[in-house]
Amino acid sequence: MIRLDGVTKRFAGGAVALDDVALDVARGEVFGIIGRSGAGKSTLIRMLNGLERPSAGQVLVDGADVATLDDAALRTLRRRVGMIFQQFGLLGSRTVADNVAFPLKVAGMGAGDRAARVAELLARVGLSDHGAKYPAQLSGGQKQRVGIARALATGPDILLCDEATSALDPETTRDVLALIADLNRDLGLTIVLITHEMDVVRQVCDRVAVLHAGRVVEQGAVADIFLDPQAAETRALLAEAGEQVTADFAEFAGRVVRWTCHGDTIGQPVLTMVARETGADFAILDGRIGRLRDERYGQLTLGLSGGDTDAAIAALGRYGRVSA
Ligand SMILES: Nc1ncnc2c1ncn2[C@@H]1O[C@H](COP(=O)(O)OP(=O)(O)OP(=O)(O)O)[C@@H](O)[C@H]1O
Repeated sequence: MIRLDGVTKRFAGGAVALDDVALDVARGEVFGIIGRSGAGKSTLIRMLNGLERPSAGQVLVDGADVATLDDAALRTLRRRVGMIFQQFGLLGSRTVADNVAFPLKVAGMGAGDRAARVAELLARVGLSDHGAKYPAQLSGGQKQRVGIARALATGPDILLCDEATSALDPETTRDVLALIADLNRDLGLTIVLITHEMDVVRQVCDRVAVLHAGRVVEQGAVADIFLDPQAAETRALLAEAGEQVTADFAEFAGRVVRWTCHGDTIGQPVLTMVARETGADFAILDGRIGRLRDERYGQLTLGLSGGDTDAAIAALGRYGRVSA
């Protein structure tokens, strides 16, 4: 649905914000772009609705090159592409209802239809009783819900989220991400979100691209990136987020393997079953159990000694993935 092909952005001062970026976002997925400050995330997301033009390469939305759209086509594209922001971008002097109604007014919808649509949108984001309030009377999470209602007003099929939860506390972040996941599921919205937080990616994304100094250093399914990261930058971001990725257990006097499992396997006494079957002893050297979007996963670094270690490794492979 969205394709970036060889996209480079060089600003007037010479800064190269994006360098030969290629990515594909499929219809209906939640696609994350993660990177540190200055990696080029904002520049990239602004290209998707034509706010920024590439110096080289193409940005295609449903096959149309965004840079070649005329003004009318660009307006149509922007109705299809909603956007929410870190600082919410609400008008402080307007009520919540007026903020949500704003894009409808711009699109020429009459007052009666507007009021009905605003009521529907506020209900969708759980703010039915807040239409007459002003943004200053709302919490951060509520403000972002208003931002989401406004972004959905024109019925977009793509939602861009620009560090949408970075100003929120962890609990409110979880609530807003849950709402974003609901919109993805219920409305089939394609969502592209940029973030500097791995935890946001873990909670809501299907796939992710890691951006470093303007280049995509790694991209793929969130489970693969979390459980088997390849690029140094990905490993560093995961380590900073408290997600164990590598450990050196060279001193362990036995075989060391990493075992990754998903879903119902967690909760089964796999290690004791395998130990009984093969006589192998297990030392748990490192590990984590967590959740990737809707699925639980576990990853343990195990030290094996005694018994039939080859048989033990084969048996572990029946319950999950074993890597060196
Ligand atoms: N309008 C501009 N003119 C010149 N340089 C720019 C402009 N916008 C961004 N840059 C530069 O491009 C690079 C990428 O910036 P960008 O804002 O896309 O990164 P980011 O990953 O979104 O970072 P942050 O999270 O801090 O916003 C930076 O070096 C930045 O200074």
